[in-house]
Amino acid sequence: MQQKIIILDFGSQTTQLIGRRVRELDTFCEILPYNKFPKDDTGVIGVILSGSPYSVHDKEAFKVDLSQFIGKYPVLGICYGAQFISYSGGGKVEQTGTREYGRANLQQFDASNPLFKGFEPNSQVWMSHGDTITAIPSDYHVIGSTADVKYAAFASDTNPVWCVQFHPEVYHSTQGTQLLRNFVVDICGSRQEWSPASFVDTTVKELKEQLGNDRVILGLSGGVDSSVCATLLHRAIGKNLTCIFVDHGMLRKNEFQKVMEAYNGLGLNVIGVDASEKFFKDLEGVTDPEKKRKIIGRDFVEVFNAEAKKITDAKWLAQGTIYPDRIESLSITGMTIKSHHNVGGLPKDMKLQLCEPLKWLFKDEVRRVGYQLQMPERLIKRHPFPGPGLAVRILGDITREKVRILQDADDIYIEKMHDYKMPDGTSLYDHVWQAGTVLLSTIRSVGVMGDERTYEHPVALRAVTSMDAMTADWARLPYDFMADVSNEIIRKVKGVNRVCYDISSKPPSTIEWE
Ligand SMILES: Nc1ncnc2c1ncn2[C@@H]1O[C@H](COP(=O)(O)OP(=O)(O)OP(=O)(O)O)[C@@H](O)[C@H]1O
Ligand SMILES: O=c1[nH]c(=O)c2[nH+]cn([C@@H]3O[C@H](COP(=O)(O)O)[C@@H](O)[C@H]3O)c2[nH]1
Ligand SMILES: NC(=O)CC[C@H](N)C(=O)O
Ligand SMILES: [Mg+2]
Repeated sequence: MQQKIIILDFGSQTTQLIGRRVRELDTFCEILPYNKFPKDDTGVIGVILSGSPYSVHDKEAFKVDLSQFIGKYPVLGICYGAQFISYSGGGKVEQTGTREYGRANLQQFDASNPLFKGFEPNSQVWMSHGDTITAIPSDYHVIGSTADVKYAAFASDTNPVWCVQFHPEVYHSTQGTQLLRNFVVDICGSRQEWSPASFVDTTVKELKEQLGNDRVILGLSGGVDSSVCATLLHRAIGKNLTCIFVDHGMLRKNEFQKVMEAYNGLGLNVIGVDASEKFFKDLEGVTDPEKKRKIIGRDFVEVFNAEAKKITDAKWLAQGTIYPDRIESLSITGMTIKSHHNVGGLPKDMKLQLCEPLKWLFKDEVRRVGYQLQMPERLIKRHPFPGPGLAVRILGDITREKVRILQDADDIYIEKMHDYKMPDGTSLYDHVWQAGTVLLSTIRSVGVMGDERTYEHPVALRAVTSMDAMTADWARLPYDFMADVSNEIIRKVKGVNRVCYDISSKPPSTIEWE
């Protein structure tokens, strides 16, 4: 009989990540809505309750009858899951003003508790909560605390129930995987027998069945996701695939030419379309970030549709959409963080059917598939670049001139990042997960250049470390590198007189500014 872990989803951004971590432990898991614990529990070996955007005190908060599983299987409550278990058992959850977002350390923990097997002192954990558990139920005891949160981890005296306020599923909880392994393998007794059949083989087979002899067009961006998607589809349907690369005018400096050249070698059939006129016109005067994203999403599809018409019988639009694009755009609570152009921006009356073979994967999994497909390393290692491009890196309205300024500043930053060599000989670019430049065109500040007053815009540099874009930390770039970039940008890019570095983690900030 197949063993499985049930993950109950209370609407957290990171629920799928919990599933992903469990999968990495070669254990099958099912993610179900919070109120759909299965009647037939054959094979269930443990239950995990996710976080939630709600507070337990909210009228609309998701509530569940814990007696369905507490006392029957080992249970792990994460963040809201922990708050809910505490609250339901007579503990207290309050807004004390000690909100915690980002890094914290487990200053004290019970090293003899099986949940913390192998934990190092002061282990880093990632927090994202506004409510604080100020009292736990009388039949629970505390097993871990941070400087700000006394009940960072607690467990039941009588049942196999563990609760953690932090998020073990995110990459920045450095021993999070260890904690989940302790729970899934040691506590729940997973035999770790489930291993997914090779993603490439299964997907190519499924695509062949799904698409038959239909013709497919694919939005190709030069990015990792769509390139891997194109290579998979090419394997499945060969010449029935036509790739369309749209230049919306807000790509990086010279990117259109460079990407077209890069695909030449791969045997893909790529059509480049210059649609910049249309995008600039439709975005004229638009300042609201969500509006910009929706317009771009719509324009993309209009361009794809127009191209599809030229290709007789194109029935499908393929996209390199991956899991995080969808989590941020849609959620079971109906709250949207930001609409990724390829998800929230798609029009309802779209004629083409969608084909998104990577939609369950995270970025690092996509890269592994890329290596499996033996794609060129330089393509696989490229930093992600958002589909709406520089449009979401210019605060305020978008003009060709602003795009030109940002392209020039960004080009200096990224090229220097390639050139800067780390002590081990690798380039700084490979140590950073994503980097980009933001034009703060709604702001002006005073400067002095050659004894003359300037009154111009600042640019903000962003560079983050991450695994999957779900959480991120700002990269500790070398000072001499930053000094060089700042100098060069201010000297060479007309219209910029100040350079700042963004030192915010995600959460609470996102990677892109819009
Ligand atoms: N300029 C473009 N032309 C055509 N399709 C695009 C373009 N930009 C984005 N897309 C489509 O939107 C999808 C989502 O873009 P996204 O930036 O998330 O992925 P990517 O560009 O493939 O990879 P990466 O995240 O590494 O940049 C792409 O996979 C692609 O299908
Ligand atoms: O194709 C895309 N279309 C979009 O609309 C979009 N918005 C953000 N991103 C990228 O997603 C990752 C997470 O970004 P945020 O932290 O800003 O949400 C980062 O890697 C962002 O660059 C996008 N990619
Ligand atoms: N990430 C979470 O589960 C947060 C739970 C709750 N909304 C809080 O802010 O405390
Ligand atoms: Mg991209």
